[in-house]
Amino acid sequence: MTLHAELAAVTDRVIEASKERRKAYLELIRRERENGVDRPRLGCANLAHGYAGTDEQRDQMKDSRRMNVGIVTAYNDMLSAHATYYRYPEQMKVWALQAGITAQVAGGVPAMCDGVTQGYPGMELSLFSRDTIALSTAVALSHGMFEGAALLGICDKIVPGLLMGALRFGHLPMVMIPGGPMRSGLPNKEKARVRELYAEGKASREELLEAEIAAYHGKGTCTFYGTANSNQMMMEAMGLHVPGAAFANPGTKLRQELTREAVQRLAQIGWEGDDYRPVGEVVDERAIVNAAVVLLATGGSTNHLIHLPAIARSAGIVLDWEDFDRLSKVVPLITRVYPNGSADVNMFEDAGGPPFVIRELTKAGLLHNDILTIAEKGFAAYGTKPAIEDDKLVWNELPEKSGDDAVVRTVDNPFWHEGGFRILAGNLGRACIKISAVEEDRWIIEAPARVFSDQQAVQDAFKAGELDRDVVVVVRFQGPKANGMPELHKLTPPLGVLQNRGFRVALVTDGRMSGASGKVPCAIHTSPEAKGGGPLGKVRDGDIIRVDAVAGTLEAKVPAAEWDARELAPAPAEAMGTGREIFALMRHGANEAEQGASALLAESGL
Ligand SMILES: O=C(O)C(=O)C[C@H](O)[C@H](O)COP(=O)(O)O
Ligand code: SF4
Repeated sequence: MTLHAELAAVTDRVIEASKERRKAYLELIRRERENGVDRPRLGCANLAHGYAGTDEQRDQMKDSRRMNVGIVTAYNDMLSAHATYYRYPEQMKVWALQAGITAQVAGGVPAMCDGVTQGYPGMELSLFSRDTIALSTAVALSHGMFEGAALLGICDKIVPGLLMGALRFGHLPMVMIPGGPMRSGLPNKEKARVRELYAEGKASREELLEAEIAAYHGKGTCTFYGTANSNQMMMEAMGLHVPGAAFANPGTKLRQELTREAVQRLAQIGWEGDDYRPVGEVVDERAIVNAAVVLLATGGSTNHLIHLPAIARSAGIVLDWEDFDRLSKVVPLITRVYPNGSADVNMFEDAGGPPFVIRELTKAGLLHNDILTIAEKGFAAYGTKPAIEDDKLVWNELPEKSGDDAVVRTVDNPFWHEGGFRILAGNLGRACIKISAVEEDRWIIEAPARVFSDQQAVQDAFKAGELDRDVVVVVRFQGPKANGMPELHKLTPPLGVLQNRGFRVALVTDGRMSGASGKVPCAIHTSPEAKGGGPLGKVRDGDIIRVDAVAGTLEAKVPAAEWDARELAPAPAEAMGTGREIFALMRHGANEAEQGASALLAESGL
């Protein structure tokens, strides 16, 4: 299989940009492997402390040098997706003993649900909960008690946070263990319709709550293709899951056997054996490029334009928006899953799912098929589908055609010839826009600005009828340094209503949107952010703003002399309450969205 020339060129660009960092990173993990803290180097008292909590398996731990697996779990009941992890550690310890190794819960990490915090102050902690997870992961693994790790995490910031922390222990073999999506409920498009009715005052709160509960009705990830489910697609393409583990539903025999296999694979890829696969070598430049490719091919969440660069930097790899922009021009869109279509993630799985996407892109030379992965059979295994046959876990080849041409297609018959991500640049800064879910006649919006500094004011203006016109809604001071870069997804229904009324509408912000956002053109992650002097601070009500996803421009049509002379609007005072004040250190130290929006990375020089 010949690599697509642009994939090879972008990969070379990433390798070149990463050269010094990656070299230092690989030296670090070699040193950690050879001289780092591990059980043989721990003192007796240290070891006794480390064994005491799981005294029931102390004999096996004392005798076995094959591996003690540290389980880092993001279990909580607040995330429907993570509630499924409740009894995973208990079961994994049994499977570990059966595989001749041991396992302990090394630590728990916090896991926010963006669906619960959406539109509320808690959302201003969301992005930095990712970095908090990275810190918590490092605390768990810092004990030197482990020769491998199992990472239990699924949702938006949790997979990125786990990897950012875990990759700093890149000498350890690790497996990401997902829990799967909830079964299909109320279709996402119907949920969105009831929301718009409610936004217009045409549905009651009771009707809206009934629709929302019918959509989000049980354990597992939500069924839209948002940030959480985009995580799973990327983990497959990086080879960090057991092949095809992404979307088996919770509570099924298949889910159970995929998790058992993850424990068994850890036992086989440790440094004592002849198949040592440290996570810092599994995650290399090619694996990172693979993740970007599948994100683009599936219309994945724009949040990964921030998280994937952050994950990459944690492994000494530099990925930027130019890499995404270049890949987007050659990677076809081959899935239509909500918000990029009406199907949900269960229908995606049934139609072929991640294995189908990976096989198709590999055939087209658009994925590196020689990455290390954690799978015994290497990357080719990720193009096959797991199943239970005769009570055994097997992997089967996929049919040529997908199970549903309206949901997944072959590369030679894509929904669109490119990935639907664009960079925008101009006198308002550098921003991202995803157009895979936006009607083509809305890829260019030029209209007068209405400027806000918080999303509630937008809701109030909408309710007061002040936005019933062609309008570019500018919501500034939403960047990482300002208020933690919240998702502004609550604006999707009102902006969608304005669009349905026939107005030409766009959103421009230094904040983020959700992976579930879609049909309204949004220029997001605008950098440099308004807080600290970014040009969004100069925009005034009535300025004509042009968002042009075709030309790749983002401009305020104001004469240059006037624009240069304008004063910057003052930033709002930093908020108190809901714990936001204790995240000030993460806001103040955060770097730009394109570098990962992280004080951790900025301060550690990563
Ligand atoms: O993909 C992501 O980024 C998510 O995690 C979910 C979103 O942030 C939404 O908040 C949850 O979807 P809604 O029910 O439409 O609010
Ligand atoms: S997918 Fe998003 S909204 Fe759903 S449980 Fe996970 S974090 Fe919450």
